[in-house]
Amino acid sequence: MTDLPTFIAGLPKVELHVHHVGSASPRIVAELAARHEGRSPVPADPEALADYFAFRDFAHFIEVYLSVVDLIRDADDVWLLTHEVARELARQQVRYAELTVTPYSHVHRGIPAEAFCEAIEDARKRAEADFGIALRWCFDIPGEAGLPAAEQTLRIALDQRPDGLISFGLGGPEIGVPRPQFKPYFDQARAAGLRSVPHAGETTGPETIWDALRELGAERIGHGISAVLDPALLAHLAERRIPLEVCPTSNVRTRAVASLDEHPLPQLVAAGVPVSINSDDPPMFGTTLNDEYAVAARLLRLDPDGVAALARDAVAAAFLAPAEQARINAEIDAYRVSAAR
Ligand SMILES: O=c1[nH]cnc2c1ncn2[C@@H]1O[C@H](CO)[C@@H](O)[C@H]1O
Repeated sequence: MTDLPTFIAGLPKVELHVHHVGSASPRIVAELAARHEGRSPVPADPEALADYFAFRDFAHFIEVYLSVVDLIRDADDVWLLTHEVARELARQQVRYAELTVTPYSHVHRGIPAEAFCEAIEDARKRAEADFGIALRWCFDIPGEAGLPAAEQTLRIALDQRPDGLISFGLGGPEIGVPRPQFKPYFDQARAAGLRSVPHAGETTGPETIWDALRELGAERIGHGISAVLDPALLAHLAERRIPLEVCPTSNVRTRAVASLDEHPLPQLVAAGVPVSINSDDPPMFGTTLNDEYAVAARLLRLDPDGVAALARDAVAAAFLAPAEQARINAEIDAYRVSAAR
C-alpha cells in the first residue's frame, strides 16, 4: 500500500476553485517580471517572491494579487500563463479544472477583450492536446472594482462568449462589497446559461452566503466557510446539496482562519455539506492541490478510500456532463483498486 502523499499525487482529480493569475508559478512570475524589468514591485527571484507572498491580512493579499495582475501586459503573457497553469494542474493528475479568470482586470490594463479571450482559448485547446487536461472558464467580477467591473465582465462574457466559458463569479474582498448589488448582472449571466459561483463567507459571515444564494442564485459557493456559524444555513446547504469550494491553506494564509487546526472543514463535512477541496492561488499560498488534499486528509482523518471519495465529491460538484463525471469517477475507482495492490 503506497503512502498517502504518493497515493494523492497519482489520484485523478478535478479542481473547481483556482485562480488564473493566482496560479502563476514563481518561474512564470520571474519570466513575466523579467519581461517588464524594473517596472514592477514583484520580485523576479523565487526566494524573494516567497517573502513577497506573505500577507498581513486579506486586503494586503488583494494588493499583492493585483501587483501580479500588472505583470500580464499582453496576449502573449496571457497565453504563457494559461498554458503553464494547465501544465502544473495536469502534473497533479487534474483531468478537469474550472479556472477563474478576471477579464476586467486585464482589459482595464489595456489588453483588448477579444485578444484576451483568443489567448485563453488557444492555450486551453493546446493544453488539452499537450497535457490531456480539460479547462473551462469562470469569468469573475473583481468585487473591489464594483458595478463598472460587473457591467464590463458581463459584457465580455456575453459578447465574446469563448467556448470554454461555463460560469460567472464574484471575487475580491467581501468586506464593503455587499453581494445584492450584483443581482442584475448574475440574472443576465444565468439567463444566458452561465452557472453562478460567487465567493461568499470567506472573510465575512453567513449572511453573505445567504445573499449569494438568494440574490445571485449561487449553485456553488466559493469558500463559504463561515456557514459553520449558522446551523440553519448548514442544514440548507446539506439538504439542497449546494457545494462549498473549500481552500484550507488559502484561508490561513489570507488570515481568514487562524490555523489549519482551527479550520471549519471538519464541521462542514460533519453537517453533511458537500465540499470540494481546492488550492485557490497555490504559489501565492505556498501550496498545491495535492498539498490541499493532504491537509484535508489530516483534518478529516481520511484513509485512501476517504481521499478517493473527496475526489469523487469534487467531480459531483463540477459543471460536467454526467458521462464525463462517470468517466473520471471510473478512473478514480480504477486507480484506488490498483493502488491497493
Ligand atoms: O481567495 C480569494 N478570494 C477572493 N478573491 C480572490 C481570491 N484569490 C484570488 N482572487 C481574485 O482577486 C481578484 C481581485 O481583483 C478577484 O477578482 C479574484 O479573482
